[in-house]
Amino acid sequence: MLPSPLLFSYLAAAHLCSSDLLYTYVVFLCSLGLSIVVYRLSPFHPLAQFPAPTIGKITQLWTFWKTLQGYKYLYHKSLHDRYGPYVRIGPNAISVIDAPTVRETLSRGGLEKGRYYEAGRHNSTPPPIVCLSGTPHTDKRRVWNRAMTAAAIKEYEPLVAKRAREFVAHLRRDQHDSIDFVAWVDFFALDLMGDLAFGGEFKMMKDGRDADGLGKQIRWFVKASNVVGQVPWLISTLQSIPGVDHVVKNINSFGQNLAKQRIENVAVGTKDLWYHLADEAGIEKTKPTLENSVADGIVAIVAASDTVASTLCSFIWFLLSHRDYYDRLQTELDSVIADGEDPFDATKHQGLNFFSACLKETLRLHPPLPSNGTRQISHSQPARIIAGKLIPSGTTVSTPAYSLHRNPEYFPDPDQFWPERWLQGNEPSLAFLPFSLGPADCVGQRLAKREMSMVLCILFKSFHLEFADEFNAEAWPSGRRDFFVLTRGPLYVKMTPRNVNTEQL
Ligand code: HEM
Repeated sequence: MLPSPLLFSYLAAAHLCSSDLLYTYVVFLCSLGLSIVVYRLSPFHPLAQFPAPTIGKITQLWTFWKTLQGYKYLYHKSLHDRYGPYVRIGPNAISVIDAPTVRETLSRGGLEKGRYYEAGRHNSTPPPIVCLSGTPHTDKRRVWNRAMTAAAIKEYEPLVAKRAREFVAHLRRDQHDSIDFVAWVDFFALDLMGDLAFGGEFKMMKDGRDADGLGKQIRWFVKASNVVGQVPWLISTLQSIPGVDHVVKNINSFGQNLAKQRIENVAVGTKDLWYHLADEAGIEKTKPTLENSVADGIVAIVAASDTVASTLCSFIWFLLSHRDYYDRLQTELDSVIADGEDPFDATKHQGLNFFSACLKETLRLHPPLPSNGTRQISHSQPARIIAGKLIPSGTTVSTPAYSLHRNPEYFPDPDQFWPERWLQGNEPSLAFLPFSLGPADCVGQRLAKREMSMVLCILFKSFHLEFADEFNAEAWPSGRRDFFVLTRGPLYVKMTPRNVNTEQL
């Protein structure tokens, strides 16, 4: 675009003075900008068929602003409420909450990850699984799939149980009338992923604090990647800003040190997550390099800690806000797992139907990734017809779980916490996608569900929970922000040990 005015200026230089030149240049840029705006607003634009707010047709900047504030999920929901299941949210971007189209977009044969994901990768490190698509993604996913089979997760259970017991023991020791559940759940989730991914001890529960500021660094990194991902053409420029560079390198060298400790301190053949990610069994034709395994180990911590912690906090908030459901859940739990029995017994957990309904309803209303990542038809690919709509090349497609899960077409009374909707035998599963779908869905969902069941069961067996006095529970959801993973403010809870002999659990 710019060579034209430069050329024009050069040719005109002989005849025009500098103020004329400047004027000519400004006029050129204004007419160029105006013609782009007119084209984007016109019925000739390939996305003109989709309803949109005027600002969305013209620029991506408004979404960028909402992303920066952490309100993207609410903004997109308001657009869907106004315009329906298909909305043009940027000049070359649409958002869809029509379940068949969402499924077709995400499923195998649908669209690939877009340029958005490049923001999560720095050129000083090998790309982790989240930043890959196509064959490199398939190769990496094979390794991850092995780490997440039922048999592999069975091997992780003793570590999960150990940390869940420690979590409860700390809460019991520190029990008082007001404990910040969010902080403790964060410590638990990070400690556990440190064990699983690097055989490491973050010791956050032991110290009662995040001494290295790891949680903060992770959140900063995810937030920055999410914001930068909105403007893919700026990714390499923004990544070269010294502060950004610093955080990525810090996290990476932290991972390198943990990997070294894992290799030195953990017995060969111990089947933790690292064992699979580093392919210690030697199954792959080409063994991943240490840097590659470190990158995936870091992703494991990032992907698994905040998502699980966010769900656990929302679960507690919903149950404490609905005492009738709380009592029903407690009754079910006490009848399925009698006092003194193993609270982690997977066979017994299968009989916890109401508990499972409450967990699904929590993930429906507060999906930890409310906007999900995006998919894209790259400029080099031809246009695609998806669910009968022509989607031109270059288009980015969002499938936001938060708006999809509150689409009244699939979920009657969508804003209501109503676990019974999952008990009626007609699960509205078509539109329930907290773990996404298809070849790049959440590879860790089986682990997440097992971990959450284990820790919640021991928690409810051990304590009677209420909101702390004077805690403004109603305001808690409004403190959540969409920085790719939902962040949350403190959740003050009063925990009273129950009469059961929980010391033995
Ligand atoms: C409640 C907990 C969790 C939720 C709701 C969740 C949700 C998701 C979603 C929606 C995606 C797709 C993101 C996208 O398309 O942009 C994803 C991807 C992923 N998740 Fe999870 N997740 C959870 C826990 C976990 C756990 C425990 C792990 C274990 C390490 C994990 C590892 C991953 C990885 C590695 C990916 C990338 C997969 C790929 O690109 O093939 N997640 N997760």
